[in-house]
Amino acid sequence: MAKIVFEDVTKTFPTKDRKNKRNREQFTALDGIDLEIGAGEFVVVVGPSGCGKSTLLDLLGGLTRPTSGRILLDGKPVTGPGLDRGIVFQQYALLPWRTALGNVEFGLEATGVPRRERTARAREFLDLVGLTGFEDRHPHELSGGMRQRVAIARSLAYDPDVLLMDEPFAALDAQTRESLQDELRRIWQRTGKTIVFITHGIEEAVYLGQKVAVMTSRPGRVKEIVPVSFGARGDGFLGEELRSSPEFARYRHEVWTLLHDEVARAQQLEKEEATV
Ligand SMILES: Nc1ncnc2c1ncn2[C@@H]1O[C@H](COP(=O)(O)OP(=O)(O)OP(=O)(O)O)[C@@H](O)[C@H]1O
Repeated sequence: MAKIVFEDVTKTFPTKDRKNKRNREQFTALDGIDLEIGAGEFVVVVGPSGCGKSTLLDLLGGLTRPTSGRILLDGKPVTGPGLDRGIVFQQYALLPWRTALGNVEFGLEATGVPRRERTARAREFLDLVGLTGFEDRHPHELSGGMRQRVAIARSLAYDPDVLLMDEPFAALDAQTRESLQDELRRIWQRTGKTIVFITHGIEEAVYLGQKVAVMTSRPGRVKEIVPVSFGARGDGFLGEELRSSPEFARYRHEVWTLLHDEVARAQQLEKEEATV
């Protein structure tokens, strides 16, 4: 049984028509999404701006409900947020008055883990993301990359089966982004979490994803799923060696080609709307 199933999921939002509140039209953000994600899979979603990527993740996180269709997690419909899913956003959403350790512990407070165990677990996960020695720093004393590491540690600490990541590295400089990509791959390999990751970056998608789901421009649909595999050298094959390989370039080109038409279509739609 697949871990996550989107069954013909549509999401519409009422459009804002201030003059005539009765005559509100519906705006379709996602239209008939069918998607299956296996346990332990790393799936990256790419698509033009505004195609509904964040909406898809919010639905899976239970932060919003589908207008029609169903989302199943381990065969059961998602009806709201839960500790079985950890969410990491682009902005770190850390508590500024708590230390790195305190922020990771905060994620555990809702789970009923006893205090002493919370501290030990928080230390363990800060270590997993390479932040040993930084436990007592407050967010303002940490770099952007470190803050995002704390956010990842916080989400992992309560041991969710599924990690949902919405452009988590978008605000970071290129080098920090690449080192966090390496760490995330390592964490995924070590923990076996199911990861759904959203990005605008084609290279990031190919580097991280076992599958890259390319979405169409509005309304968002799944256009194609590209399975990514780097063959026998597989998991140990990381960093620059992987990024500069011919296989990597091939996948990059394949995803770029799929996206290219969609981005052009999205830009055309924007132009048409601007002239109305
Ligand atoms: N709560 C809401 N009310 C009305 N419209 C919304 C709401 N949330 C999202 N939308 C619209 O739905 C569409 C999809 O938004 P979403 O944020 O999911 O896209 P996205 O692919 O994540 O975009 P980006 O890549 O720019 O972050 C957009 O046109 C957005 O304006």
